[in-house]
Amino acid sequence: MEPDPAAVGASSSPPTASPQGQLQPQPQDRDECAAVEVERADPASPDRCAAGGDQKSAPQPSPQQQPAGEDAAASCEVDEEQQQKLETEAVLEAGETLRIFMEEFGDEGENSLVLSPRLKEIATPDRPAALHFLGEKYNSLVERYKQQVVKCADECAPRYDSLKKKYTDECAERKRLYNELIELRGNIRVFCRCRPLSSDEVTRGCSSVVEINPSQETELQFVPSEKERKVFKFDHVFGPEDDQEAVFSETVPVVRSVMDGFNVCIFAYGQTGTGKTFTMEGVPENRGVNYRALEELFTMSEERKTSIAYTFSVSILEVYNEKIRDLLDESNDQSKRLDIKQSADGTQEVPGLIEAPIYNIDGVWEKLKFGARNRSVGSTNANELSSRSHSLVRVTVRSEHLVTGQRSRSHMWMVDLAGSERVGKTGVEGDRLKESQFINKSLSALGDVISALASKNSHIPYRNSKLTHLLQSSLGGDCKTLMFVQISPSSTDSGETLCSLNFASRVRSVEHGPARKQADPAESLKFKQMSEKLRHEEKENAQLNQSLQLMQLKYASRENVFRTLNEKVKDAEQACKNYQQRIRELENELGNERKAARDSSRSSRPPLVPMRQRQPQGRNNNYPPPSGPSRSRLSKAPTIQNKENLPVMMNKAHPGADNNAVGKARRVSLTPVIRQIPIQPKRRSSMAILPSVSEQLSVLNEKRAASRLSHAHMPRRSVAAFGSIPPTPLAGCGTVDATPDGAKLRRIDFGSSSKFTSPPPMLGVRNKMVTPQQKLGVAAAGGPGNTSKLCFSIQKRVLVSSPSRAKPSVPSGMGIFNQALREQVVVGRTGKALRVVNKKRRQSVI
Ligand SMILES: Nc1ncnc2c1ncn2[C@@H]1O[C@H](COP(=O)(O)OP(=O)(O)OP(=O)(O)O)[C@@H](O)[C@H]1O
Repeated sequence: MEPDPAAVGASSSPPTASPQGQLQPQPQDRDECAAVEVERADPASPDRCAAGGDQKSAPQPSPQQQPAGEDAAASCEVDEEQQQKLETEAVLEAGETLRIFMEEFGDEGENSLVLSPRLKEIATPDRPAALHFLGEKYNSLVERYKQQVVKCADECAPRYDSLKKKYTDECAERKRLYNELIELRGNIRVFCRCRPLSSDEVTRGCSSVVEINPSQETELQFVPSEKERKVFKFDHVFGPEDDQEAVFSETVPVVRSVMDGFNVCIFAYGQTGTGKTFTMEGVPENRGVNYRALEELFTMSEERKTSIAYTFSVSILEVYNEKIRDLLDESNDQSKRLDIKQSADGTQEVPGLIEAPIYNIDGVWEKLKFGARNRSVGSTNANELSSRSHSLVRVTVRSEHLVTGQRSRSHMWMVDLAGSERVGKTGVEGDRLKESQFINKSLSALGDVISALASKNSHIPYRNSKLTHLLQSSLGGDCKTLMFVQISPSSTDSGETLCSLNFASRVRSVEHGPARKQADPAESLKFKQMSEKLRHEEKENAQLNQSLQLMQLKYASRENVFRTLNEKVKDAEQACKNYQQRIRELENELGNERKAARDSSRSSRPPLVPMRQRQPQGRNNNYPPPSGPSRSRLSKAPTIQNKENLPVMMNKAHPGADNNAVGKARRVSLTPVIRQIPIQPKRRSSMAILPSVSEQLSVLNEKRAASRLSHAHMPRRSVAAFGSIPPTPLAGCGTVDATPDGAKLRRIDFGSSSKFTSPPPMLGVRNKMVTPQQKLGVAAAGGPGNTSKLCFSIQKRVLVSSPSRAKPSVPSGMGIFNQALREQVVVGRTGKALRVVNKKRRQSVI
């Protein structure tokens, strides 16, 4: 308990120290102490001490001042002296205690007011001084604490401000994220609003069954009885004390979406008389969501007018007894029938519905008032002005971006549903009853749609009522939907309240996908065409890409082939170089050998045998020795001079021919030296006994006759043997007998060249298969025993030239010594080989 500063201040003089070092109370203090002594009954009370101080004006009369007798006076004096003595001793003793107390107190801490245990020991006369001391101390401490608090507050203020700001920011961020989450989930947002108890309900003594904690703005507790308590969660809960402005402040974000091109739907649902019309329309002095939303749209339009141009129009309609009525129709034509049609972009339209343009907020209010006047309203037990229809206000917002030219068209539906009601409770009959039935039927259809949406059914029964059909895109489409569930707090309505809360919870669980920005239909068409064109171009591009890839593949494969061919050409060139090199080497070797042979022939003696009897080695071939000049030349035994002159002659006869080769060869033939014949690469030679001229002629004649009769084609590659080869078992199979003259044609292979191992088909045996055994038989038949028979083979390749040495072109018929035969055939050159062709038949001839 804080001591009274006034009382403490009354004894403000501090105690003084005696010359002995003891604290002595001041004279004033003494008086006070005397007063305290008077008030000994309550020594702890400073007030009393202070009050005692006031009594010094009426001090107790001392014994000396008493006008009594001397005896009595003497005894009194003694008593007084004794008393004084005792008091002095007590004071002295007390002063010492006080001094100790003060010292201890001071030691215990400057900043503490904890009473020392010594305080109790202080004698009563010293207590005022102790209290005075404590008072002083208290004052100084208070002053010090005050300063510390101010200093602390100064230090903490910025920190507090920043923390406060952080907290506010976090709250805003949390809310934004929550809203984003809701948008992503595509849930319908649900606000719950509870109206206050009406005066009638209060009179009837109804209690509230709803508890709302202001700190828990998303939670509502339904408490129909003491034992029952149910918690409902919504996106926001408004209590009876929340006004229209508070409600709209939470609605604004949804309303603003319509300005960004989103479709929006706000509707109020609940039992009759719970404040749906109050929330949506409001009263003139306290306007509701409809008016405030339009006001917000105009405000935003004004704010954005530099970048976006907005135009607004409004339509108001009602669904009354499952009929749509245009509330802006001034003619109030009841026969006018309005129906719901689905537009090209999938939204629900009411053709013929008036769409009134609005330019300012005054115009809006006029239209809303006009629509509300036309609305069907009736009186029921539950509500004097009960809405007997569902009222729908549709605001169309068109926007055009002034920079990009982007256009959009979006709708905002604001729906005040008719209230659900229990017919018995509302006491309706006649037309009101019929209205109630229609209202309940359409609300039940709404419940079915919500249930189907919540359980993600494939079929949603939108068309079961006009109301659900109109709200199709709002409930399950791509728009932002906000529902106000209106409830009554009254205990008499607890049943209906519970139903409404359950329904709202179900609605809240509906997910209908994220909202989508709406483009202007004209813009949509344009974009559609553009997308079509784009898709077509993409298709073409894909085809072009495909063909390009094919071409690239082809190119790559061709490049590969080209590279391989290049490599092959290089290899071939390399091989050619190697061959040339080898040929050069061989030529050198040959030159050396010839030189050696020439040298040796010079030194050796001439042969004993005449030259004409010796076959020169160079003539070792299949052809008969020529009968021309060369033969006569060889038959002569040339002189040394002639031999020496021969190269010169040859040079004259064949300019460009290898002089050394000709001259040297002839010299070699004259020498007894066995020289090594250099290996001619790819040289072929046919080793066969040549027939005599007469035999050749007879064979050719036979052949000619056979070819005339059989018209048999000669195979291009043929090897045949001429001669009278005796019939073999092969003749039996028709290979030989097939020829008219029974020419016995057999191939006798002397194995001169491995390239000739494959025998060609025989003459006159066209298209006849010959087995290897048969071939062998033929060979056996014409074997060594028949070598006396003249046979020869004329091959396609009869002469093989060295690749390195340029051969003179072989004249036609060269190598065929028979004049008649030579005239009939053509010997051509194919690469390194000569080809013999019959001139008349243009076929290979044997
Ligand atoms: N939040 C509120 N604060 C004050 N009064 C309210 C509130 N809500 C409703 N009321 C009052 O309750 C009465 C009934 O309200 P209202 O007509 O809006 O109910 P309703 O749900 O539209 O009924 P119905 O479905 O029959 O049309 C009105 O007189 C209205 O002023």
